[in-house]
Amino acid sequence: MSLRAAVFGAGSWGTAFSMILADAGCEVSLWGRRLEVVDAINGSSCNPYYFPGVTLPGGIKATSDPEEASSGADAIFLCTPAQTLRANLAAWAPFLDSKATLVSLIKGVELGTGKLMSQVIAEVAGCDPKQIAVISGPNLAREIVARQPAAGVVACADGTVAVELQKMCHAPYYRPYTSADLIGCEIGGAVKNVIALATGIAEGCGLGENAKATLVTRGLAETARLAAAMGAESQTLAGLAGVGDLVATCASPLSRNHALGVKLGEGMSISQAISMTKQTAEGVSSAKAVVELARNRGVEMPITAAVVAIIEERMTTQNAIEDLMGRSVKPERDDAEQ
Ligand SMILES: NC(=O)c1ccc[n+]([C@@H]2O[C@H](COP(=O)([O-])OP(=O)(O)OC[C@H]3O[C@@H](n4cnc5c(N)ncnc54)[C@H](O)[C@@H]3O)[C@@H](O)[C@H]2O)c1
Ligand SMILES: O=P(O)(O)OC[C@H](O)CO
Repeated sequence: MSLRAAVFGAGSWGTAFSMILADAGCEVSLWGRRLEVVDAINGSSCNPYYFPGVTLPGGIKATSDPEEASSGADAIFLCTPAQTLRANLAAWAPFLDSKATLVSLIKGVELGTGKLMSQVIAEVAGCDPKQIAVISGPNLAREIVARQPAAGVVACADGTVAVELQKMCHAPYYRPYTSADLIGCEIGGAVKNVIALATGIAEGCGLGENAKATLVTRGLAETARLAAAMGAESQTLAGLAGVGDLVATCASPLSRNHALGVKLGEGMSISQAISMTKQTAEGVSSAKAVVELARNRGVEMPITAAVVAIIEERMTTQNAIEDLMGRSVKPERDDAEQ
């Protein structure tokens, strides 16, 4: 008997992940907020708002009713923008099966609280931490719906649950690995969006590969510092949900964060750049939350802080570059002797 998956959020990643689950043999119920999206998916097996021309596999049924979406689901995959998860989940909670695993597909940190998505889920749904999981990795949705090979990480404190989820999303073109490190996966996923903004800004300013590679590498160093301070395993940041996702997002023109950064680097204001970005660029709202998380733990994150200063228009991109380059010199490794 095939397993049942509910996906909440019919944007680009919710739609693409539904495709993975259906291709892996699951029966998928896809909740969408907008009726026109739901009707289009059910009527034409296509989500024309995100992937015109892409035919979705059979086995995906869309609905705007959260109760219908979650009914009988073995796992519920959450895929809304990060800042809306708390309110949405509070509204859905009464309908969710208490035995289902809740899986975050979201890459962001909650503003104001500094909570990771798994922590928001634990607070709002009040479920056992072993029923909460995270999936992350270098997964640009447009490449996934083209069924190009990709891999990801399924993180859950309960190894058996992680393996069950791994089976649910193991498709011919999607290779999931298991992990127990939710914090490492979530910090990797949230901070790479901010570093992708930074490399986009550098590109938009006309800087070359040396500058971008430096931002990626030092961006990884500051991500790893924060992750370690929060109790993550260092190996996770060297894996798919760390360096893997960072490289894909910083290099690809398909990344919304990268593309928005390019616009900022070209001189557009943040409001202009946001108004031209139709989809979610999580780095914009999560950057400030990441800086606060880091400050509370005494972790230095100069690139992330510079991105926040540019977003808040406290600093020009030129001033930010000068500031980063003018920092006092130090050993490359945090643990090195002075
Ligand atoms: N697109 C990708 O390649 C990709 C890959 C991996 C992870 N992610 C992550 O997935 C999450 C969702 O991103 P996406 O790419 O699907 O974004 P998207 O902009 O394509 O879609 C967002 C969806 O959320 C809905 N939405 C917006 N505001 C809402 C609200 N207040 N309540 C409920 N629904 C709301 C939109 O209607 C849309 O269906 C993000 O955290 C992103 O970082 C995206
Ligand atoms: O388009 P972005 O910048 O949200 O990135 C998409 C995915 O997170 C890449 O793994």
